[in-house]
Amino acid sequence: MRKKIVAGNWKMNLSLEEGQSLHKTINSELEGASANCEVYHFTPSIYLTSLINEDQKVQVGAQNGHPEKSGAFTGEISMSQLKAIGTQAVLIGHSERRQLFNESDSFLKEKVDAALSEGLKVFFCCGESLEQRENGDYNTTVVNQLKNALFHLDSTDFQKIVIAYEPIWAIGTGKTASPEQANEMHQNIRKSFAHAYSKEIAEDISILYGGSCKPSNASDLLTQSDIDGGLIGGASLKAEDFLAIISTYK
Ligand SMILES: O=C(CO)COP(=O)(O)O
Repeated sequence: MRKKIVAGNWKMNLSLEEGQSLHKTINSELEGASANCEVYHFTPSIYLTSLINEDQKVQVGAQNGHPEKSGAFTGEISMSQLKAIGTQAVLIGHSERRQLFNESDSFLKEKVDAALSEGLKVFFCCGESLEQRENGDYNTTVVNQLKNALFHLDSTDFQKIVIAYEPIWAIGTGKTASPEQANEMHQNIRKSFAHAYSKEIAEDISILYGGSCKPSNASDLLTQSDIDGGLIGGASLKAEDFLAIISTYK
């Protein structure tokens, strides 16, 4: 059965002290609570070593990783280096990486392969631009992103993959997809897995929604039939907001 997941993507925000304090607060609030969803913090890589602790509720992931194991890639961190320090998961294909750092589908595919070979859990992001939404190209755009980076994998690999649908026009804009628009896309994504693999894979994979999700709209979005959780940006930076979103699954 697919899992419910709430993940915070801190992006390039919070000082080390703020990050440690936020992580500690979320962990202590979840301590002893019955686990109805998995919780992740995707933090700046430089904070990973100070936050990773296998015994805690909140799992810690990186926002990026390079597919090569080692070499002359100044400024980069490899998936194997992430794994070596105990990182549990990695975000791949976030629209900010695609747009601001020109990451192509084929590069993302290499990252997915490298992350899986290290045993990291992959949170693979997909989503259409406003123009593609308005053109009516959104379903094809998103399915192509999945096809190009994921559909060469074996069915067993999907135990380590979570999909995050993040329409670009909803990220950091205060505009959210309506629960119906988001659920329609999640169903479309699930269909593409059923078509490429099997009904079982499609039913088992967790698909998160991201894009201006906050306490006031979380319960409408995250309780839709095909939405299994959220990838939260701005609202993950305040313990109160992030906990309120997590409490959707209490
Ligand atoms: O990009 C996001 C999470 O990865 C969403 O960001 P916001 O929640 O700030 O819109």
